[in-house]
Amino acid sequence: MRLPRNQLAVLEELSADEPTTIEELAAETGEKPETVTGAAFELEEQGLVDVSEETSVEVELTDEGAEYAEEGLPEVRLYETALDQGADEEPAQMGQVVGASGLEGPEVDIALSNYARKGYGDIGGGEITADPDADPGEDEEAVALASLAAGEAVADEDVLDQLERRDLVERHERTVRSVTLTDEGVTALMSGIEAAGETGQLTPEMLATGEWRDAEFAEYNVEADAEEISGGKTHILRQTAERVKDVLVGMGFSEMEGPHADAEFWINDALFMPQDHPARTHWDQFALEKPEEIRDLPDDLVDRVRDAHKHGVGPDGDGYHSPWEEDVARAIDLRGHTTSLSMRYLSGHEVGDLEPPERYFSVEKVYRNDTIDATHLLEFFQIEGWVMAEDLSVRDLMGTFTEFYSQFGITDIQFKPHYNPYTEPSFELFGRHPETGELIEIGNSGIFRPEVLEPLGVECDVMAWGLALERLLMLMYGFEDIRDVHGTLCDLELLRETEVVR
Ligand SMILES: N[C@@H](Cc1ccccc1)C(=O)O
Repeated sequence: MRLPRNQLAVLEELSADEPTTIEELAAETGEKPETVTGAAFELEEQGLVDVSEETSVEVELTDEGAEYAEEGLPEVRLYETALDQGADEEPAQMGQVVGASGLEGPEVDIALSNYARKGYGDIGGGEITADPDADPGEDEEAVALASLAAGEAVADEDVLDQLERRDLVERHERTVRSVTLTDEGVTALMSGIEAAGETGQLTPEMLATGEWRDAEFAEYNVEADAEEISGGKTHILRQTAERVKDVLVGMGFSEMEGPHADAEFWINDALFMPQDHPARTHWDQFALEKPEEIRDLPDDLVDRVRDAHKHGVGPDGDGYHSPWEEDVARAIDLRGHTTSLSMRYLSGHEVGDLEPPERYFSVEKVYRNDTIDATHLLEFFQIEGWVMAEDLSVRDLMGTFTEFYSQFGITDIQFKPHYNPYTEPSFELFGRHPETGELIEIGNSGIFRPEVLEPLGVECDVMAWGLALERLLMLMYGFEDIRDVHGTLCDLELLRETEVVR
């Protein structure tokens, strides 16, 4: 007879008269308990052994239980002190007895709450009595604690229940398996068993030496699950960005490109954002220390923007009555929106003067000093865009969004009036989250004010927007937490399994 090595090792440790526990077998064979258990069940299937199971409850003293086993239960200590103070003859002062007992902190309450219950005496009106017939030597709880501390078993379940309620003991269930040799096992052992070295892999050497003839091969498990293999793939956010670009190019837009770190001039000043606007502080934007300022700003444009800030535009124009410093405009920040790119392109600075109609977009990263939560990160992708044409209206703006979002299966966009220093009118866009049903903000838009367009030299209308790519993703796939999609806490399974539909 041949048996796998670990089964044979177990079999050889067994006797027919006395059960051997799995723990003992593990210690003898040097195998892990799981391996021994597995081997024992295999042997049982072949009729060579019997496996029996017994569940036992182990009782263990908690730290508090161990302490009382040594020093006595608080109520017993209180009783003994009360006796010393003669409370068996005449009621004693409670404070005095407690003081003399050496009980401290919570022990005092424990002693008081168990004292009368266990018949040690009465407590009330600031006095304590001690029942002369009470006998701590017969206190079942104290006796049980002492037995447990000495490693002896306690059979009385009621007492154990009581001790468990007092957190003095913990009970754990334990299943012990034992293995005994059957008659068949004895016979098999006597007639000799060889260890079978099961071969998993046929090697060229085995073929050459002819060793394969005697080898015993492991059987194939044709039902085993195949290992899952996941390859690399483009991140879903990037896939969606590509999709957005395709859609916008399909709608006749060209792509803008430009610096992530840019002059405040392009990020804020060209947008008619007053230099003392609260969004222009380090609370909201990340400022660069170096380089200290931008090199190439078109001087005439700087003059016209300064003028718009000071005096407004047109005959009835009115500017901000606050200072405007060129140094501030030249300082460099990480862009908080990609509207800086729109300003660069509309001014003619990037691709020369533009003639209407024109459409431009970008899908690029922006940076904000936000508080990170389920819907905010410090950086995100903005879908920037603008259309330059004669006589644009809010209908054109809404129509463009309706067409754009419908390409992603989103057909219930809502618009709410909003305020931006650079657009009038302005609208925030909202979409309904497919899982939570909540309305979430997905973008901001409007028609540029003359104070923005005139200095840029643009003479017709321009409607523009900034949409959040991550929010589009939330609406498309039902993500509830942006941190599942990017960053160190991202959910890899979700990223692996989500497919961007094209
Ligand atoms: N810059 C705005 C979006 C926007 C762009 C252009 C016009 C109007 C609004 C934002 O980041 O929220």
